[in-house]
Amino acid sequence: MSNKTFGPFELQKAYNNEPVPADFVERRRISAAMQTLAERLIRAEGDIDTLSGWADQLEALVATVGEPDRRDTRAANRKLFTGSATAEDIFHMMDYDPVGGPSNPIAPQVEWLQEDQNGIEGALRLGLQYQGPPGRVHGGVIAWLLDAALSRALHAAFRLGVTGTLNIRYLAATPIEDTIHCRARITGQEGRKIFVEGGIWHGDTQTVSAEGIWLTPKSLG
Ligand SMILES: CCCCCCCC/C=C\CCCCCCCC(=O)SCCNC(=O)CCNC(=O)[C@H](O)C(C)(C)COP(=O)(O)OP(=O)(O)OC[C@H]1O[C@@H](n2cnc3c(N)ncnc32)[C@H](O)[C@@H]1OP(=O)(O)O
Repeated sequence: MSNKTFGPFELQKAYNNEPVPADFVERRRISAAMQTLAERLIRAEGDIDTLSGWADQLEALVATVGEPDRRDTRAANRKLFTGSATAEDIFHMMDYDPVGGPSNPIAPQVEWLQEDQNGIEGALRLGLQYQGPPGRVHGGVIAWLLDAALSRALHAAFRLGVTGTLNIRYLAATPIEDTIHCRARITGQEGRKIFVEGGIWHGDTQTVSAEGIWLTPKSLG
């Protein structure tokens, strides 16, 4: 691992260009296996012995894992803002993102197709575990996804902020188990208030629109 260090505006570039640390190769494998299990086991048909066998195996793994120590990411965050975050710190911040983070087992995986000052676009497919009404993505999952997508548009344009208000209009069904696209862009700024809009598309059909206000914290604004 190199001893280069990074500040907040180099975060995304470092994350995309630095080699994946060896432990993250394994963390991503764990997360991918957990995601595959979640998708395959939800609503899975099986006789009682089969279900009981799987439950035994999973409980045995939980017992083996125990309660390991976990890293406090606030230290890495502080280092980022003083320009002294290492590539390892950056992976510890980014790889666990609850939307798209490859080391987070509950994160829907997103292929980011665009990420720049003009906006972001991601492609993803949500499995049966994210279903609300039959065949459709749960509305709360959509809000979760859009909060992340609109935040990402902010970060891609080198701005920092937390969600203040997020308004969502559900226009049409968003299907599970098919490719959908999320897009977002900044539309304006007034002092610490940043205005962002975005949505979800299935093919050419926009299924959701969203707009919101992000606030740069007083300490950074
Ligand atoms: C350069 C690249 C760097 C990259 C960075 C790292 C990347 C990491 C990558 C991957 C990690 C993934 C991270 C994803 C994150 C997803 C997003 C979230 O989940 S954020 C969590 C949920 N949101 C909260 O927890 C906020 C809770 N609320 C607050 O903290 C405060 O209420 C806050 C900061 C929003 C506002 O507090 P005040 O004290 O700053 O606001 P006042 O001074 O009273 O007002 C300023 C102006 O803003 C308006 N305002 C205040 N609150 C508002 C609100 N909630 N909505 C809209 N406007 C509001 C006011 O009306 C006022 O406007 P007037 O100046 O008068 O025009």
